[in-house]
Amino acid sequence: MAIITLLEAINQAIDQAMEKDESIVVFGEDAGFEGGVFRVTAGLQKKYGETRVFDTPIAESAIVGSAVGMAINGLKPIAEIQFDGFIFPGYTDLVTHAARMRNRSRGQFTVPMVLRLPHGGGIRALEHHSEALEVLFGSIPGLKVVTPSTPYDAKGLLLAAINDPDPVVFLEPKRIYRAGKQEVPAEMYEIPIGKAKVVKQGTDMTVVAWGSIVREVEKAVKLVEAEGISVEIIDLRTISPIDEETILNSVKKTGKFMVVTEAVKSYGPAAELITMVNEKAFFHLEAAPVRFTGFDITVPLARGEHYHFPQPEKIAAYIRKLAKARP
Ligand SMILES: Cc1ncc(C[n+]2csc(CCOP(=O)(O)OP(=O)(O)O)c2C)c(N)n1
Repeated sequence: MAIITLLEAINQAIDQAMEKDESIVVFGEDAGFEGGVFRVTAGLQKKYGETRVFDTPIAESAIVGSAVGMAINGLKPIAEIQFDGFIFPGYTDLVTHAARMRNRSRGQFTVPMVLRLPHGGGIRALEHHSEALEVLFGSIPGLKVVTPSTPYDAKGLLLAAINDPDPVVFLEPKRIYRAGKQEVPAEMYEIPIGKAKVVKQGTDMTVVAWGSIVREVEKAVKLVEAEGISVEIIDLRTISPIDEETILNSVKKTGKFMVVTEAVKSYGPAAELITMVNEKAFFHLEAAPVRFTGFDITVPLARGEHYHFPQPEKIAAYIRKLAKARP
């Protein structure tokens, strides 16, 4: 066991997977020599050489398209997009080829690729570098979408993604790449894709979050706990497919449901989760479900970030309001 950051856990997972499996290749803009814009793949080119770890042109369509071709032909690509806001040129190949190839070829070809994307905001980055685009990926049949909130989860989920026979989009919460450390087992292990985690048990309401927002919810819950409000926190871990069972079991117990996300409100991930709960646990609800999201605006510049992303004090205010709601 070593105590490491989320970023180091991702690096360790890739390193151990590459050591074991020679078919794994790693690439992206500056992902080779520099180890990526955040240095997630640092040291890997030195260890595995330029054939297995390499830089690409600034061409996301080529990155995703090459990954699809490699995956179909027996390699296991782990490709990096610098920020999720730069996925758009690569989105065509991700949707029309990576996601559909198994279906199109009637199972003859699968696309075992991992697409890593630093995700979300909170680091006062330049314009459009802080988007939360989980809906762009979560709404595409044929893609699995996961996002860790801890170093332990990052390693286990990434190893599960690498071993998955189908394409997995791995959203990395850049805000917490280096924000904390945790004990992570030295050996390889997997956390199953499609399973959410109850982070904290509670009885008054269920709050679902994922990625860096889980920490913000935890901070908010500390604030309201002193007031006697008991919150069950669920880390979604997998955006798609949604672990309906874990969420529904919790809502049936607590009777109240809230989603906290930095993604936009309209047509966003909170809407999907709340609809699912309305459809499947409506008669267990004691109040209308609540969503606390980013605003329906183009992601703000660094100066406005603080207002856009859910902050613990504001999350706590939403929790207090829902706690008071009566049928
Ligand atoms: C479509 C897209 N992908 C990635 C980026 C991120 N990005 C910003 S600057 C940069 C490197 C540019 O390198 P170069 O063209 O050599 O110009 P330099 O700034 O080094 O002079 C990258 C990859 C971007 N802005 N747009």
